[in-house]
Amino acid sequence: MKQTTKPRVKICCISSIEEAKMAIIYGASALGLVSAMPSGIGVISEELIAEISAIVPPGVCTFLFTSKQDVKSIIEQQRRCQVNTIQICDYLTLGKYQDLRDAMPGIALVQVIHVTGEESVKEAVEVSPLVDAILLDSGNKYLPIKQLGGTGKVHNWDISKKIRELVDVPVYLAGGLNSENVTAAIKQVSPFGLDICTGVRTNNKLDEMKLSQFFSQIYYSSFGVDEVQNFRE
Ligand SMILES: O=C(O)c1ccccc1N[C@@H]1O[C@H](COP(=O)(O)O)[C@@H](O)[C@H]1O
Repeated sequence: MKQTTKPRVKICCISSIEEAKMAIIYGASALGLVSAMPSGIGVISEELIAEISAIVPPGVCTFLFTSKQDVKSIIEQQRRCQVNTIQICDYLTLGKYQDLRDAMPGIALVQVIHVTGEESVKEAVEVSPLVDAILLDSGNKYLPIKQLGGTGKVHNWDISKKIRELVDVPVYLAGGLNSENVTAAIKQVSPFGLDICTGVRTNNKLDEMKLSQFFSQIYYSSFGVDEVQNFRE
């Protein structure tokens, strides 16, 4: 996928209608709603996910983060939560992506790849034709208690860049982003989208100041030299 100079922004771990509205006002193009996970700070109930999803306007995507690995459970979960995008944080063990597509036409599928090393490149390239987007995060599904995201940790962006160049679907970059490192992330990886949870929170609550700084930083860093020049003329 070609590089993106003005990445979309997905604000994750949304835990109330107020947080959803705040993220949208600042310019989020997607919201991340985390359902039951083996670990993490962002988990909310499916009832609350459905309530939040219902107030999100057209044009903003609602991503359901799922740790489920069988298609039947994922389909049932989507029906309960009424989101328009499913983010699969682990790998499928029962059923195929095509089963999800057949049962949920129009619902986008995003597969998370936890970037642990060069082996992640093969994993991303193999799964990419089956999904609508790839999300690169810093979890570890091989730990005794799996970490499927929300780590606040950056991974190796050289590998993320390589993945973005090799796959033909949009790539979201997640894992430890904040207003201080997002310019470097855009420059180095040029992903389609940026995905953030910990970096815009204080005591697990969405922090308006951090949110505002994050968007401002992206705005300034995504202006190309030519555009700044044109703007001045
Ligand atoms: O935050 C969680 O609880 C969580 C648990 C399991 C899977 C994903 C989770 N969060 C998502 O992880 C990414 C990166 O988060 P961070 O910016 O590094 O804190 C983000 O999409 C979170 O929503």
